[in-house]
Amino acid sequence: MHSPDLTRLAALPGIQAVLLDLDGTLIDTLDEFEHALGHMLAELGLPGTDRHTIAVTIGKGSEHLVRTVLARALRAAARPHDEAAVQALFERAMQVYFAGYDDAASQHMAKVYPGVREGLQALAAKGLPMAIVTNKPGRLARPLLAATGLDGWVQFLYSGDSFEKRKPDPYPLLQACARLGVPPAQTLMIGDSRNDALAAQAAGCPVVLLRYGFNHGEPIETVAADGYADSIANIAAALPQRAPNHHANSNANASPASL
Ligand SMILES: O=C(O)COP(=O)(O)O
Ligand SMILES: [Mg+2]
Repeated sequence: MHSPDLTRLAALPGIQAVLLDLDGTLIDTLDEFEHALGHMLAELGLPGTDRHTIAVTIGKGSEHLVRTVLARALRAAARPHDEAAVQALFERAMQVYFAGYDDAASQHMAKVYPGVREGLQALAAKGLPMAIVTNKPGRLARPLLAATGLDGWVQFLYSGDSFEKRKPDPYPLLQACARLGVPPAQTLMIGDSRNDALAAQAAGCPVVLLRYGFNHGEPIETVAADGYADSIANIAAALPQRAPNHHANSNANASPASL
């Protein structure tokens, strides 16, 4: 049985491919972010931040996260916290942030959400090629996908630094659709945030949002979408088998090693 919230999804015209967000959709990375940002702030001699601030700031790329957290920490330390003050610390902050993130990665703090592995397996069994479109930088996303084994399910990864434009701009999604050889209208975006929905809608892709992700701290159903789901396994169950006469771009069949 389909969840009632996914009935619109079952009625969508022939989905031929799937694009997946990463943070908040496939993997719960909050512990990694907390570790990396804690390391960064300690190295810079600034007060720590809290999990809620991190959770509501995730999803717009590392630079946005680091700038936001820096500004708050400077304010908490009663220091100037305008753009110039943040900029003065930014380069060093990014360096120590990445070092902290590498350390978190080596401790395997990331957790694959329930229903993801089964869901990806079911989507693959339906003949749907998949790619990841995340705002996370590639140097953080690639090891995470390798460590969790999720890279084995997807054709390729577009990260926050693959192009000059990132979500909510539709550009990375349009590039992914072109590489998969599937029109946007037949490519389903699965994400956890307003950023994913805006990018999908601007690209002309249908979009389903997960209820468990970050969404900048807002309830997900405040964001317009074609469906809302509690797991990727539920989304997979609501999608029909891919039509057999599909002509996917053979370039899409890159091995996971090309991530
Ligand atoms: O902001 C980030 O680093 C990642 O965000 P995304 O995987 O949800 O696009
Ligand atoms: Mg996300």
